[in-house]
Amino acid sequence: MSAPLPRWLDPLPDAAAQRALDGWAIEQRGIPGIELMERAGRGLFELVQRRLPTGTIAVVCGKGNNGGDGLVVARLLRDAGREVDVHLVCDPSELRGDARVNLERLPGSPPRVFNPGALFEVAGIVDAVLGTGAGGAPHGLIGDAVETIAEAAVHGVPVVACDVPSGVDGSTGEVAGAAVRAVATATFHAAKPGLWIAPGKGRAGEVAVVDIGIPVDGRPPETAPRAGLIGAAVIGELPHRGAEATKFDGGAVLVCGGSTGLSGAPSLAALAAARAGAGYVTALVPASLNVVFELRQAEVMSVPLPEEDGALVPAALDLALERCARADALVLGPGLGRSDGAGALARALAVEAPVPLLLDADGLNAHAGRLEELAARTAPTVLTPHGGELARLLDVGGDEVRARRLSLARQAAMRSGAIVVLKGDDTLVATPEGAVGISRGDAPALATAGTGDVLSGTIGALLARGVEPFTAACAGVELHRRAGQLVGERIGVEGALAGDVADALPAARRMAAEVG
Ligand SMILES: NC(=O)C1=CN([C@@H]2O[C@H](COP(=O)(O)OP(=O)(O)OC[C@H]3O[C@@H](n4cnc5c(N)ncnc54)[C@H](O)[C@@H]3O)[C@@H](O)[C@H]2O)[C@H](O)CC1
Ligand SMILES: [K+]
Repeated sequence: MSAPLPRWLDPLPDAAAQRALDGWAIEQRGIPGIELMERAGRGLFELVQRRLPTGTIAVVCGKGNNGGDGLVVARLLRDAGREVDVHLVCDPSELRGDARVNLERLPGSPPRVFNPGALFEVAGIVDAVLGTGAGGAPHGLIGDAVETIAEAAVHGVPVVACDVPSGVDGSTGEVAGAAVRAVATATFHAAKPGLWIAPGKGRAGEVAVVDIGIPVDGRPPETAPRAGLIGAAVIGELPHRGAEATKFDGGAVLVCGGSTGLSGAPSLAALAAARAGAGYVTALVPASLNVVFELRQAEVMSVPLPEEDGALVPAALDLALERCARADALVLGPGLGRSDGAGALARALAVEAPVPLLLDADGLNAHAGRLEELAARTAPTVLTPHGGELARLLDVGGDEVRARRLSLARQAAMRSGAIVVLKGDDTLVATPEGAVGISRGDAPALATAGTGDVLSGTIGALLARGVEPFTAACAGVELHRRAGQLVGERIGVEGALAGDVADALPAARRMAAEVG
């Protein structure tokens, strides 16, 4: 059984964990399933009343307990005097258990057989077709219903989803076929990973978590979630400077990279490392570019390394390793370029560097299709690919990474033995054991060149302070996100620069520590 998630992650149970939890609550804690369904339906009712306050509502019910929740909300809406059309996507006789009971409890006109055309004439739709019991692309009549609801949404009919937008895999965010895009989703007991991971995240709208009263204490291990939302609490895990601190307590970070035309990337990583609390930062760069660093950043030292045509070469290895021996972490890759020489150096340095390593950008591209080579490392290792870089590492297509973010991030972590940070609005931080931290995102100011380098420097600084790699990666992602939000608030989202984000790191950290 895998280790429990750290307390600073807000648990996101997947379908299996949620089902185990329901079963435990019903069988071990004696909470009747019908009562859980009633509480779920009431929470959904409140969200519908808030988001679809007027007009006729079409409630579309599937054949499982998601449909059962739909029958509860239809009853509560009718009891509240609302006009409600109930559509059933199966024969009533197919309903079982609690869903069946709620069919019998429905006041007013019985459900009609699913009528697609009617969905375009109502003020709003409740999507209670598929929930955590769904598997694969919606098919058959259920598939038709999901497609029609999706189409009605495209034509402007707002949809509120029950537990999960139908067609979205609640455990992964994957969308295998037709899928609903909701304005809001009421999800029961806790949010599901698929509501925070693309493409599912983009289809959930506002996520309202409905507490259905499942007890916290005494839960069996099989109900333990493997994924969680990263919160401000992770900042509380970070060491902070005491009054007697010296620069040596802050940790020494090396940033190795840069090539002709790409000297900004290592500069931004170096600036971010300093802004994230590193005691001192040294850039290891091609000799011909060293003057750039001498002039650009007073706070950052630099070491000119052997090069060819403005790119690093394998001959730089010994000097770089000698520097590693006096440092606490190495950030490798920003602006390194794609020359064979620089790639060969990156692979050798990555394997031989005895310090915690942050591998990014062309340092990752140098390991395209050679991920397993990194498993030889014994010191902590964090990889920070965006979708394109992960596709190259795993030798799969970019579309596949976009479609299967969670499973491919986990696969890369397992194969490399490293922490993998798959960047995006829904940044995922995966461990080789399968635990995953998910960023809340919502920091559009970060959508500008160089912010990836800022993230590299940030995590590098936390590794240099001896922070455990999963914690360092999650805390770095959260600090980076909050700095991006702060810059967006201060100067605006459009036109925010990567350097602004780096400069906002100290304030973001202070503010997060206050709320964490
Ligand atoms: N604690 C809670 O969170 C509670 C949740 N509840 C609700 O129950 C559903 C899960 O219900 P379940 O019966 O397990 O499954 P679904 O309703 O999601 O699916 C049912 C049904 O659909 C068919 N089906 C599955 N996949 C497909 C497909 N790809 N295409 C077509 N048809 C498909 C299959 O026959 C399934 O049986 C949860 O989401 C909550 O909404 C409880 O109400 C209260 C406690
Ligand atoms: K649903």
